[in-house]
Amino acid sequence: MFKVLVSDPISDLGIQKLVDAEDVTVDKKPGLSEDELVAIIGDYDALLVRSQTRVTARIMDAGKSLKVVGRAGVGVDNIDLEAATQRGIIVINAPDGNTITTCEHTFAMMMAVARHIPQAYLKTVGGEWDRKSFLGVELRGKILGVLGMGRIGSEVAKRAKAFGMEIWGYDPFLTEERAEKLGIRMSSVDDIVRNADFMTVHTPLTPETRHMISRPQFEVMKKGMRIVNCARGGIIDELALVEAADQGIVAGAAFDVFEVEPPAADHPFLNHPKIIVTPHLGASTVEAQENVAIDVSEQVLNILRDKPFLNAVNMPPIPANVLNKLQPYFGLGEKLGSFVSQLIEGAVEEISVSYAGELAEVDTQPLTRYIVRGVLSHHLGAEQVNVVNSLHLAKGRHVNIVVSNSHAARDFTNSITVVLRSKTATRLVTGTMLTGYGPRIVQIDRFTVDVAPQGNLILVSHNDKPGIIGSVGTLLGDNGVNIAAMQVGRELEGGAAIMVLTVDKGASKELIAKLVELPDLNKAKEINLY
Ligand SMILES: NC(=O)C1=CN([C@@H]2O[C@H](COP(=O)(O)OP(=O)(O)OC[C@H]3O[C@@H](n4cnc5c(N)ncnc54)[C@H](O)[C@@H]3O)[C@@H](O)[C@H]2O)C=CC1
Ligand SMILES: O=C(O)C(=O)COP(=O)(O)O
Repeated sequence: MFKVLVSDPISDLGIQKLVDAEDVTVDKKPGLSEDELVAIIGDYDALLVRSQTRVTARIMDAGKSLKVVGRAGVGVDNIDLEAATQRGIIVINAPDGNTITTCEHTFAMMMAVARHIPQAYLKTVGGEWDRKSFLGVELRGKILGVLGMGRIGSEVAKRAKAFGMEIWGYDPFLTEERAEKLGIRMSSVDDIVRNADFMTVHTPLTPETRHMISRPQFEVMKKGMRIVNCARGGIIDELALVEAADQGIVAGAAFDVFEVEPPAADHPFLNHPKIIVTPHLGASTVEAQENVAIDVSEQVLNILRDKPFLNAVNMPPIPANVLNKLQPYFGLGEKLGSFVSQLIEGAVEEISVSYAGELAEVDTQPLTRYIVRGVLSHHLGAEQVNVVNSLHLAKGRHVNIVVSNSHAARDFTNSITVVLRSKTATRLVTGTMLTGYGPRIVQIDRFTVDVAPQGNLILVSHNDKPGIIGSVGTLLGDNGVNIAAMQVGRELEGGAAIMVLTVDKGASKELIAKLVELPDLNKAKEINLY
């Protein structure tokens, strides 16, 4: 039974799928301190959070069974990603579910700051009928600078056009083509700051975006600028903004996010006549909360059940078309890695993977992660190694990983060859997906075979002599080990050969030792492929 802890307020409806899952129990405990989380996290396989819970290295160290941290939202700056990667904990987010909601909040804030709505509201409910203090401005005809043209920034740009605004966008990944399609002008931070009437930021908080709008930008800013931040506190330097507002450079600002949340009671934004605030409400709609909770729950379930998953933050994203192509090979890749790692003697120094045929046409890095996981988990334990940390762990152990592609697959439409090298040995295995038959091992070292990579296998190397198959079968049978399938591979008649036996239950060490004593039998090795 998997245990999931929900430590922030997350939509009940959204996590219903997790609650209903027969192999999962869900505990909801919002508002725990770091110490309280450290005390209980050891019981859990998954942790679901929003932006309040700070998922620290200490919490992850205590989370001995923790496989995944699911963020029901976009920003993962509250999660120590480096620590998660090192510990093989997958971090996923729900990047699409709150885009429109946050975009709409940005508009609510932009309109509110343009028309002084919160300030006017306060006076009106306080009994004053003050119409002259709140002269606003129109959005129509104004230049809106959008810093960060990702999901939310692009939606803001689309809607701003309907208000008759001229949009200038800046994003290091914005192409002329996309800008043209969106009907916006490609710009720079400097141009936006000098020319825009409104400015809104939609970037993540990174070392590069931290204080990207600070004193030097306020010094050259167009007088009367109105600024919205519904992205992350710290993108705009808070103190510099207050100065600029006091100097009349900034006419108004609307902030949903703060450098420290919640802000201290004496934070200069609170009670500033030109600055309006909301308590990080950008994603807080019924719809968005349901969306992100559904998305994150589905992926957490996939991870717990060891199925392919989307939206991992601490490993490179896999485009859907690539995932569709690679997904059928993940199991085979891992089994090949595991198989060959059970053959090799000595510490593995190099894992060399060759992809052939249709596999050579896509980015196979995600598949390589599964293969390396298969290789390493035999020694490090399946619990320790997963697709997030497998490459990282290999590097830490100075295992060199070499990947090559060849467009022509010898006899198959696709194949994966994994070669392991140690100081004293080199071992090879090749596998393929046979249409209609599934995964197959088709080569072991220099021998051609046809073996389903599953269950208990016994690999025997022997001299190709009459009677040897019978004597192996008799010995196993006498010891109660039933043979489900057998494959023999040989180079030349009477030469070196191998035998791969699929047996219904594992053979004991003693039995394997007895096998080796049979005449003309050189080596026998049990291989477990579960
Ligand atoms: N207030 C709230 O409740 C919410 C806040 N957010 C925040 O909004 C922000 C944007 O979210 P999305 O649009 O979903 O993310 P996204 O990843 O789709 O877009 C971010 C964009 O910022 C761009 N960018 C990165 N560095 C930049 C730089 N130095 N200058 C200009 N652009 C840069 C990226 O290229 C990317 O296109 C994130 O910080 C997210 O955490 C998201 C949802 C709710
Ligand atoms: O998704 C994001 O990045 C957000 O900032 C939303 O945060 P929240 O889930 O509302 O705490």
